[in-house]
Amino acid sequence: MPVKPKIPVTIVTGFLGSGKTTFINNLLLQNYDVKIGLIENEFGEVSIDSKLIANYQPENIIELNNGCICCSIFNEFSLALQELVKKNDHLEQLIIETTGIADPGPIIEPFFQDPDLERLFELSGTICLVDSVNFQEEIGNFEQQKQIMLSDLIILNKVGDADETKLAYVRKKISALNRTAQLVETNFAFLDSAHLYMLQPQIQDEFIKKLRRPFYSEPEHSDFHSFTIRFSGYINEPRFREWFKYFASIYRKQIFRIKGMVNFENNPLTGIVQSVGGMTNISEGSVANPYEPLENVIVFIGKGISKFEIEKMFQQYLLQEN
Ligand SMILES: Nc1nc2c(ncn2[C@@H]2O[C@H](COP(=O)(O)OP(=O)(O)OP(=O)(O)O)[C@@H](O)[C@H]2O)c(=O)[nH]1
Repeated sequence: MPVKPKIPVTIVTGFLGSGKTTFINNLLLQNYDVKIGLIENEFGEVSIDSKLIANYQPENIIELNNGCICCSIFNEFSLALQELVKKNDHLEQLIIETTGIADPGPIIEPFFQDPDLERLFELSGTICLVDSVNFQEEIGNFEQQKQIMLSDLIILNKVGDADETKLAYVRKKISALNRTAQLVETNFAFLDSAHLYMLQPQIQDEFIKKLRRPFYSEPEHSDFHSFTIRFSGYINEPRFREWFKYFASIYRKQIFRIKGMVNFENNPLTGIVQSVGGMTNISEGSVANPYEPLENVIVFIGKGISKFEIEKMFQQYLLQEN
């Protein structure tokens, strides 16, 4: 019997809100004829990202929520990969989207050390998205530094929103952290030739060298935490847009990332609510499922934030609405 070729794996990493899901969406659209499996790992308890992946077959997506695969849910990760291959016999490519605060080291390592994974997969490379607007405030984070250090391709994203001085600073810092990775600059993570980087498992030697560097250590997450708030009913869209902007700007130092799905009055499409470092964006998703309970779900990731306080803010706002 012919030996089955190993499935190439690409790890997509990058700090909170840098553009990972946007990039993967572009990639899936450009490679619609390739059978791609997708692992979505979210730090929060609910997966918003898998719902933001456009027109993709749910059987090819695995959600691993409520923890980071680089530490707490590692066994689940290895078994999930094996299960995905069992279920999808003809898988041609695997993409893993890490959480924004993942240390990619322990995610890369099993592909060289776990015999079950080594038999099935071959690592193509790690791609790191960097948010050029919020970089200066984020770079102190150990996780982001490691994401940059361990990557083979760095996508400097949101360049249209950053001025030249900022961009020069970001480029310099990136090259100080990683001299070997290729650097490309994008808006909305659009990379024409993205598939070229994914489909060639060419850089394994580089990986092994990087993994042997002395900085490599146990994963560590500064003191990030995440929580979800849920409430029912419809929201007035113009009023919410205004209030959400205000809310995200006053908490921008503590709340790095907000993402959620809400139901707007007189709009059959789900509202997708996002904020990265206080920069907000509200867009329309798919038509809400009439058979699912009508619920608004919003996930927060940050440092030193109180769920009680945020819930109170939302309650006050909702009371004003009615
Ligand atoms: N202005 C601007 N916004 C962008 C760009 N790229 C992505 N975004 C927005 O930034 C937000 C975060 O993008 P995502 O692709 O969800 O980022 P992510 O890295 O997957 O986020 P997490 O998984 O939560 O860490 C969304 O509102 C995107 O629409 C860009 O180039 N410019």
